[in-house]
Amino acid sequence: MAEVAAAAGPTTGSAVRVQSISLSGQSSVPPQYIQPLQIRPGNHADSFDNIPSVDLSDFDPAHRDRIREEIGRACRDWGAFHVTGHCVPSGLLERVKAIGRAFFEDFSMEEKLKYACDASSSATEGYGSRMLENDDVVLDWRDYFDHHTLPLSRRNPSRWPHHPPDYRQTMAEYSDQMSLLAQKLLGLISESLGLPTSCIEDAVGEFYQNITISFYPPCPQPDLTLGLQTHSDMGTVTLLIQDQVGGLQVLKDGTWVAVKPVPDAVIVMLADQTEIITNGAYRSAEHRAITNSSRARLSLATFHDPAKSKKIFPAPEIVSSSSPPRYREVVYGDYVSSWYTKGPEGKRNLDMLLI
Ligand SMILES: O=C(O)CCC(=O)C(=O)O
Ligand SMILES: [Fe+2]
Repeated sequence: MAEVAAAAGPTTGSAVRVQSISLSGQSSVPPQYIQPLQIRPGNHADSFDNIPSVDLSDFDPAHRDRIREEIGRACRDWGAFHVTGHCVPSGLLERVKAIGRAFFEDFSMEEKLKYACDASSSATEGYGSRMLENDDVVLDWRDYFDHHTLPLSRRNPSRWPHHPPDYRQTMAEYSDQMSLLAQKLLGLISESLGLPTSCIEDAVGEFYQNITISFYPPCPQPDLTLGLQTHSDMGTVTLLIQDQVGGLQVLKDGTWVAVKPVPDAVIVMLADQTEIITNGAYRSAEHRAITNSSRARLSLATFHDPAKSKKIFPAPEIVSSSSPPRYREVVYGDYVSSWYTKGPEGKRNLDMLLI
C-alpha cells in the first residue's frame, strides 16, 4: 500500500483515492487493483440485452394488475429492472447527478479530503475509496461519497459538501423522493406475490437509508480491473441512477448483461433481505461495475435497509408445511458485519444462511 500511496499522492491514513491515480496519468494500474484472471471483465462477452423496464404511470386500480404482473416477472427473472413513470421529477434526477459530479470534479483533492470518511471503520459517512476492512482484497477502481439520510435522526447535512450551494438541499429532497418510491415498490413487490401490500415493509420496519455517489475515474487498464466487484446489496431494495457513460452489469443466468442507461429511469435492484423475506421467491441481483479508459462515470445508489437490531426471516405469510423456510433468521447488524469483514464474493454471505 505504501508504494501506491507514494505513486498516487494525497492519502488519508492508508486510503488512496482512485481519482489521484487516474489523474497522475500512469499507463498501468497499481497491482492492488488487478483482478484475478477468472473474474476480469474481458472474459465475459457483452450482451446486447438490457434489464426489463416497468412503467409505473397510470398508477390507478385499473392498471395496478398490469404493473403488479410486470414487476413480478421482472423480480422473478432478473431481480433488477428499470422503472419509468415513477413521479420523481426528471429535473431532480439531473440536479443530484450534477452536484455529485461537482464534488468529484470541481473540488481540489485537498478540499475533498476534508470530507474523508473514517478509513478505520466500515460504512462511515463521507468521502472514501476502500470499502472492506480486509487487507488482502483486490481494490475497486472507484471513489465514493456516502450520505446517511434516513431516519431523520441520522441526517446531518453539515457533514455533506457545502458546495454547490444547493448540494445539501438537493440531496435531502432526493432522499425523501427515493424513500417514497422504495415504499411504493415494496408494496407492489409484496402484492405481486399475493402478499398484503405492507408485508415486506412491515418485515423491514423503519428504513435506514444511505445514499452513495460512486465516481469511477477513467482507468488505463479496464480489462484488468473492476469499478466495483461482484456483489448483491445487503438491504431490501436499492434504487440506482447513472449517467450516460454506462458500466453497470447484472448477472442473468450466468451471463453479464450491461444495464444500458435509460434517461430519467430509475434502476430497481432487489437486495438480500428481500430474498430472505420472500423465502427465495425473489432473488437479490448480483451486479458489478466495469471501468473504461476514456470517460469518468457517476452513479447514485440509494440503499434501504432494516435497523441493525432488526431480526429478518422468511415472512410467515409465505412459509407453510409445503413451503418451509429456506433461510435462517439473522439479526441485520450481524449480516452487515460479516459482509464488511469477509467481503461480498458474489452472494456468499446470503448463501451461508441457506437451510
Ligand atoms: O455504480 C453502479 O452502477 C453500481 C453501484 C453499486 O452497485 C453499489 O453502490 O452497491
Ligand atoms: Fe450494489
